[in-house]
Amino acid sequence: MKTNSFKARLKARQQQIGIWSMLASCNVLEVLTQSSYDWVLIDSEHAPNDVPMVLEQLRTVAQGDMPALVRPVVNDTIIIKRMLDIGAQTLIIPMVDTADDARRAVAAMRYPPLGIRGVSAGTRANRYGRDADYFAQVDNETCLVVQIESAAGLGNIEEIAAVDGVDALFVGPSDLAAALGHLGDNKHPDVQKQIHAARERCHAAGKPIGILMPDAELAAEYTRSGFDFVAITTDITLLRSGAEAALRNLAESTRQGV
Ligand SMILES: O=C(O)C(=O)C[C@H](O)[C@@H](O)CO
Repeated sequence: MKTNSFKARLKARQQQIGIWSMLASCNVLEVLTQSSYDWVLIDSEHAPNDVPMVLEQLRTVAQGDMPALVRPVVNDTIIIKRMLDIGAQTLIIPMVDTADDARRAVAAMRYPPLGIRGVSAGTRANRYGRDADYFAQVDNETCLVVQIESAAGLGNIEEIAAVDGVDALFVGPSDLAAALGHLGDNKHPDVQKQIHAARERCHAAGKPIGILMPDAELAAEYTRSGFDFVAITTDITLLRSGAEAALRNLAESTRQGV
């Protein structure tokens, strides 16, 4: 079975810088995976991605060495099974509020007797039955990251981090800001305080933690402060800011008569 380099670096506590893809496009992923990020996230929670589309994007990413993380739309046993069967090795599950939520996600990741994942001997994940070691290795090479992005999730960080089978936690800053009464204001001091507290509490509980932050200053602060994996931008942010910058540059050059 293919080694999960994201999980290996996570376990070695090597910081990893990632990029977040929401444009649901193989072309975009081809551009991103030819860059030097440590990981790329294929989103299907807030992107128009369903299972066959994620499959094609995984195939695109697999042309290079960059590990792909996939975010399913919801913490659901069947959706998790389908994402694993198409070859996603690392899943980030949104809205995990309690240890029970985390245990449900773990059970969906694992085959019986440890969990409830349905078995197929012939999927893309096991190279259509060619990976003889798949069932023996699957728990070592799959990786479960759970998102903390609600007041309840914040309250339960230690219990969630303690769940066997949870490899890492991940802060969703936008949802967390909303849950704390600061919708759209991720930079609010209360939100920032809770984000850093989440990092400290998660580390005290012995688990790595990641975050997404397209703001360069905050991303640098999170990286410096020891978040284990940080997505520092998204494809939408890059396209939007690049498009607007090109117009501004043209206006500036025109004004200067360049
Ligand atoms: O709450 C968050 O922040 C996240 O979970 C990430 C966002 O969903 C991502 O789509 C960027 O907008």
